[in-house]
Amino acid sequence: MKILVADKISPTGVEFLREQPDCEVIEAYGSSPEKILELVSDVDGIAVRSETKVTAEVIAAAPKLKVVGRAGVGVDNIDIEAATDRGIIVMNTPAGNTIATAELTFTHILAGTRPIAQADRSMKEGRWDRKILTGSELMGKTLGVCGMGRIGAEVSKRALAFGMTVLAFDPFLTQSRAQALGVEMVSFENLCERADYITVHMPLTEETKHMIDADAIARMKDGVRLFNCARGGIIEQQALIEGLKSGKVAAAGLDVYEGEPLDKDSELRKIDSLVLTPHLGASTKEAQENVGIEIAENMFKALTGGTVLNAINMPTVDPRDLKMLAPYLDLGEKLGTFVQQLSSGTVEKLKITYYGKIVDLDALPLSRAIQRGYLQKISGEAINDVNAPKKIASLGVEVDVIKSNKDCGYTELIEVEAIEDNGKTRSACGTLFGLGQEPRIVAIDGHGLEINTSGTLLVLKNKDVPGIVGFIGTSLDKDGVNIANLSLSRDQGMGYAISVYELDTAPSEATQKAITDHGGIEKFKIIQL
Ligand SMILES: NC(=O)C1=CN([C@@H]2O[C@H](COP(=O)(O)OP(=O)(O)OC[C@H]3O[C@@H](n4cnc5c(N)ncnc54)[C@H](O)[C@@H]3O)[C@@H](O)[C@H]2O)C=CC1
Ligand SMILES: O=C(O)C(=O)COP(=O)(O)O
Repeated sequence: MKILVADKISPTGVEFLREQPDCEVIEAYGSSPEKILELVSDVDGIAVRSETKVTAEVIAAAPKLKVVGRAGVGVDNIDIEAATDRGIIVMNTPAGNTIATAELTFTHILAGTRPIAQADRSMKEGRWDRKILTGSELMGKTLGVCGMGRIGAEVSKRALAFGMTVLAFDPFLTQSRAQALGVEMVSFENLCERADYITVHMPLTEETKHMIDADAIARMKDGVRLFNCARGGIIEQQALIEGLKSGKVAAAGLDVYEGEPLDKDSELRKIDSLVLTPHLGASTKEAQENVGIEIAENMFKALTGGTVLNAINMPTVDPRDLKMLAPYLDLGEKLGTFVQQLSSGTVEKLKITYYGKIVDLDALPLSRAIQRGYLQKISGEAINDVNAPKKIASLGVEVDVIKSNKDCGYTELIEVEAIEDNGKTRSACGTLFGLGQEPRIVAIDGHGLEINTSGTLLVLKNKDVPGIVGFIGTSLDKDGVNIANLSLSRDQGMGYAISVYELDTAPSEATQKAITDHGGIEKFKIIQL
């Protein structure tokens, strides 16, 4: 296995990777985009911070790539769409640098309150500017926090300790969480109107880009103070420059920029009431140890088939849950493959229903396993849990997942239905049997049977008349095909039966034709599990 460490991550993390058997590590900090394209040609993993851009071009140049690990939070430097299409896991370390970034933000808030940076500059220039370097106090002021996630919450705790009132704008924040934090939930407009200080802690998205623009600033109090230690572009740079120049914004602090590194000649560098740091939020010894070690360990786990933690493009499963889920994942994958091979028409919808004990488990990984199984035989590309939902959607197949409280007659049951555009539905139900948790298919198209979930299956719908089983047995015998098991389900009212023969090998074309031609056999399918 080969891992490219493209940005500077903690030496302890790099060392961890080096110590693993058969793990080659290439450290290439500060490489040009062209060099990165060369270096990724045979790597299984790439570890980055915010500097290296893992673009669609980089992903295309890395045919063996399986994991991109971000030692930090923001993944805006990684083309997640392109990675997901290729089934490449993108993972980050969501919590390792929270405190470091919250503390830097608070340092900025303090530096925007007491002119520390300006005083230092003046002292170094030989002056003693006691009169012009007057600040203000945080006590009794109102802080508006946009984005009350991990960092926003830590910043709020510190603000409350300083005697500030905290307003929160975050559409995903619950009232109970706001109450627990001791903050007041408000609209963005209300926050702009009431806050003396505003700090942003959200990802850069279409919604958050330029959220604080000239209009928002105009709505704010005169002398407002603004801070961005999240992502460049949440506060519109030009609007901030104008606000600071006019005095509407009394002070500001930035750690992140619309283009990084910040242009040497940027106007931002010339404004005295603006304190700048070069994207240092996560740059503490502690945070770098946290995220560097965590990403190295998690990348290694993912690359060696272990639990995938903190993936952006697939669900993370708690290792304890994974142990419980493992037999269901196998069953789910088989049911998906089975139903896809059973259906003949164009499938419009895949309906997955969980019954019994499974209802209490995390269904996301299981539903992905079923979709992966469904695609196994129809998609030429490598399908895994990362790209299965996207691939299935691109085929125009809608996926419906239902957790049902109906009694299904089993302790647990998974039903997978493929609904075709001709109105027909093909389905299979599966469960686990016995102490060994053996997977079994227990119904096909609503007919109860019991079949194993591996090998070659001959599935027949035939007239319920004498001689069919004998005919199949003789035909297979002539072909040298051994029958390992047989399961039958009769529907006397309708006069037909469903039968499934578990075979040791697949029958020849000639035998298949003979079966098709038999007048008593309505339909037959060879299914490979
Ligand atoms: N300066 C630096 O070195 C660092 C910067 N960061 C950046 O800080 C930001 C926040 O990080 P965390 O708190 O760890 O993330 P988080 O995911 O815990 O919190 C983000 C919060 O933003 C909220 N949010 C999303 N869209 C929103 C919208 N349209 N309006 C209002 N709120 C919205 C979410 O509900 C969530 O609560 C990220 O952009 C991250 O990349 C993180 C670490 C270091
Ligand atoms: O974790 C984040 O989102 C950061 O912005 C930190 O970036 P860095 O790892 O210091 O380049």
